[in-house]
Amino acid sequence: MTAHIARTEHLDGTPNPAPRVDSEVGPLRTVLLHRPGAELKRLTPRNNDQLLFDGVPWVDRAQEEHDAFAEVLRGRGTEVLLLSDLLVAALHDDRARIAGIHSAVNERRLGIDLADALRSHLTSISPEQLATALMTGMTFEELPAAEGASLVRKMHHPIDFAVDPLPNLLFTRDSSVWVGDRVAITSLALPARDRETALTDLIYAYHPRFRKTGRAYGAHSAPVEGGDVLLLAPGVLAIGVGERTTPAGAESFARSALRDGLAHTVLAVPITQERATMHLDTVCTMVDRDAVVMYPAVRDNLFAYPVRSDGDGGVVVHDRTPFLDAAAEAMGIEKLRVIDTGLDAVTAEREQWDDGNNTLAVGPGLVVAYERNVETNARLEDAGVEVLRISGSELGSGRGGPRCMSCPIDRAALK
Ligand SMILES: NC(=[NH2+])NCCC[C@H](N)C(=O)O
Repeated sequence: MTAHIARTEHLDGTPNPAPRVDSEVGPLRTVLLHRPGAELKRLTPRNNDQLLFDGVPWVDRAQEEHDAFAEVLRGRGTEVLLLSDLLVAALHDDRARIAGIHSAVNERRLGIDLADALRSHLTSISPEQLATALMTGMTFEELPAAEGASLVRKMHHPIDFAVDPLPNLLFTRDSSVWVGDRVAITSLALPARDRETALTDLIYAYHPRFRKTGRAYGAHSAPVEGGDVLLLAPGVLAIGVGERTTPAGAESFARSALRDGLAHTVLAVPITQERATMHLDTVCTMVDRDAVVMYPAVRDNLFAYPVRSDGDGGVVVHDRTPFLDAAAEAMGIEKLRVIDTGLDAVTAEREQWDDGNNTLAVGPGLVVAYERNVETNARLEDAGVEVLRISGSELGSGRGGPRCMSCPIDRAALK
């Protein structure tokens, strides 16, 4: 099946002036990706755990894999926006430069003198150079030469980070979420990803294409990560609560979405607090209007607290209900079809760890998945889902799949 992406460009090809996302599987018109760059070359066995990677990727191959991923999407008519391009464009606005530099210069780490020297250096360089510094980070030996002695510079190892690299920018899913015609800038839970929020925020605030985009959910509220947010159907959100998104984050997001009329039901879904299931989309993603691919080990113990508006600016939290039942009811369908990963417990666990559940729908019944998850992909095809396979041998070392590596900006409405 070839998903025809009904583009809403103007005749001159300018982008859709009113992008929106109301589902997980509507034909994907525009998506935000980040092609991994030199920030991945900062990973070493000494820091990969702290930087949330399970290995040290071969960067050139990871870039080839990512280029292939982007081409698969373009081949189905999806417009691919690259984060680095948007960041450079946004940084032509002095307000964006100020915000980006403010987020990167840490006086507590550098001391006042070195911080001032770094700030003036970053202020003096081009948008392209500044974007590189903000994404790749800077070591102490890469800091600009400064007059006078600096105890801080002398006492740090030259390859210590003066500005941390952001290797997890690759996972654009987590730092912003489109709900309807608004974008939520999330609040990432772990220090290694904290600064991604600031970069994502300045892109949406200052890039000409997004200046008019409304905001959902107050930025910098309690932690919510996009990997935990699924748009099950127009007006129906599921938010995983586990290793990253907290109950307070889920409540804040739910209140915002209900208040703004972006949802009528939000399902708060408790998930095990561990790295293998760090986000809801590591165990469950939608592959069709009424179908999910799900890790069988969680299927029977996945519950949800339905949250709805009380009609008076507050919310009503309903009793805990099996997730599949609560989702079907909120979506107004008889039931959700569940496609399991893997044939047996070991295969299922292996393929879940390798992001077999983390599919990206390009359209209803058409998904991108890692080729390595052979059994899960076969079961998807047995269930009538077309699978576009991509390599993830190096990309996967960051513990993320096609859904993690993508942030839909515009999906056509489901007919
Ligand atoms: N939506 C997702 N499942 N994102 C995966 C993010 C992986 C990243 N290394 C982290 O630990 O945060």
